[in-house]
Amino acid sequence: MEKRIAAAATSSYRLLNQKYHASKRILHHRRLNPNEVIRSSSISGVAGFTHHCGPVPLKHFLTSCRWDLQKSSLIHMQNMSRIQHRNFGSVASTIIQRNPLFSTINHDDIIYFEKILGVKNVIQDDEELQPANTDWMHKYKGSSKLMLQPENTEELSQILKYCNSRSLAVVPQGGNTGLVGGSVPVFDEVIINTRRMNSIISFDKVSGVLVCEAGCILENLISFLDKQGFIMPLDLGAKGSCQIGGNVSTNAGGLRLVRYGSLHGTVLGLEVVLANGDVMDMLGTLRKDNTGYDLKHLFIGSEGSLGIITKVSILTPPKLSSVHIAFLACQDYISCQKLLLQAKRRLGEILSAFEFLDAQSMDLVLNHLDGVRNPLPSSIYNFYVLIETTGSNESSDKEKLEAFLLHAMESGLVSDGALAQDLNQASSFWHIREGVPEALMKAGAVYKYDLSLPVDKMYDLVEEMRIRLGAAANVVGYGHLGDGNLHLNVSTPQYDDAILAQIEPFVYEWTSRHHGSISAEHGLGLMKAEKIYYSKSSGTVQLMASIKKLLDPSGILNPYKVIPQSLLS
Ligand SMILES: O=C(O)CC[C@@H](O)C(=O)O
Ligand SMILES: [Zn+2]
Repeated sequence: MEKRIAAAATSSYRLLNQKYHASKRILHHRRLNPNEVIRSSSISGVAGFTHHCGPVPLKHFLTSCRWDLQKSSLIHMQNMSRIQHRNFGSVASTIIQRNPLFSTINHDDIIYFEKILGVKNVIQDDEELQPANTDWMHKYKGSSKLMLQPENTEELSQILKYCNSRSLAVVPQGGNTGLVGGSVPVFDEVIINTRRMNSIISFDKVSGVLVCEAGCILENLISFLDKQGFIMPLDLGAKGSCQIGGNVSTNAGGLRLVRYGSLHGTVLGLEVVLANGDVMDMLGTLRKDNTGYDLKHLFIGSEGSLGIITKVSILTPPKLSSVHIAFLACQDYISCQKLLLQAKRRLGEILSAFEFLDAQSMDLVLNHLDGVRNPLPSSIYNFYVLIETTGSNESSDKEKLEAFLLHAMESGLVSDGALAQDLNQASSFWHIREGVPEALMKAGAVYKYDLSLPVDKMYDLVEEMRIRLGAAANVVGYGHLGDGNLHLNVSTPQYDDAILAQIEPFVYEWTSRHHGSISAEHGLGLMKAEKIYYSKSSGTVQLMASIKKLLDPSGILNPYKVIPQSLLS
């Protein structure tokens, strides 16, 4: 049993040992693409995953991760001349047309690509293309007839140079775990998959700088660094499938941002291939470099619309030995806010995660994920908070955490709590929080909104949505409270135009009115390209479009995403 937190018992917490990170990697929930195969090692010299019996298709392995096409909405894009942008199973207001200036693949193109990549890396088989044409949620579906798998920068450069000269549109694809339709084709774009570019190039223990190729799977990097006594500065539920190139190009946030900041801070350098095939060497490893414009930032978070990232240099923090996880219950949202303030003040530099979920999220996890139990079952609480601390001094970290928990209990901010006593418990606490998206997928249709909002206003939106939608929907709120990032999810038995009309544009207008962002960490992709004005001024969007036109004049890179179409045609 985990340790229940009681004011009188705080001195007897048993501490987690330093194997925590390794165990968390093995045990806790990962968002895995069911079409992928678990590889024993994608990076030479890296032990990789813990599965023993060779490659296993995930659809057999992860029975808990089944996708139900019936329940999923499809943005089906088979009509090549004029498609209806099907939003959540219905014809929505946005109509996207295939850019008529783009060419279509012909026999000579295939011959050219086969010459560069070899026949087996030029994929035209429908069955193999199907998962690459479909996103993780089965919500967006393209109709690409071709996927290319370059092995290195030079090959990618030749591909892009050729595609640019032929006006062939392309979509870069890493682990395909995104939630906004950014990594799948909209029509027949050529898919450029980076999975073969998966080598670690160098790691410097003194500086902590890791240089690797874009196709390295995040979990493999975590595993590699673990052996060196370091960690990645980002951690996501999708770590088992997502690739570092995709993480950087979407500026992924995740669970450690509260401690280590965004990738704009930790990425030190990039190598990028531009639309015309030019290779931009910005792969610096320096913390400080003020020699003019820091152009790598243009590519962090631009979702492959300006260039394709091929190499990444990233600053990694040392792995610290003392890690603790507390799972706490709060009766109201104001207590969660006060607890965050106290955590920042009293835990200071050892605070490494501050996540929250509401009672509705907890119910979903308990009802839809196998083997999950509420660590705090004795009463019904409205909110749950997961706090992780990571530090280097076991006794002083413990003392700090105990003092914080004691104060939180005594001041009534926390109604109940449990402190993980071993790796299994730590993992099970994380599983509750990271399992919410998977539980939502299993519950039926889901409308997802990833919002940055002032922390004090954040939960008002969830409550307003509940009043707005009434019994028609289950509205849940969870996310990265420490970063001011709410994941507002609306769960319904099936997709329904009337529900969607109740949600949008209300959610976007509400967010804009409160000076928030309509995409905190998931990007704009296809889902929100046309909604950008809710979060950016028209002058800023115009400048973005000018930059796009400068770097990609033919608009071949990840078209229809990020920037409104009207500005690019
Ligand atoms: O599915 C979502 O809405 C959020 C997914 C992810 O960003 C998370 O924090 O779990
Ligand atoms: Zn998130």
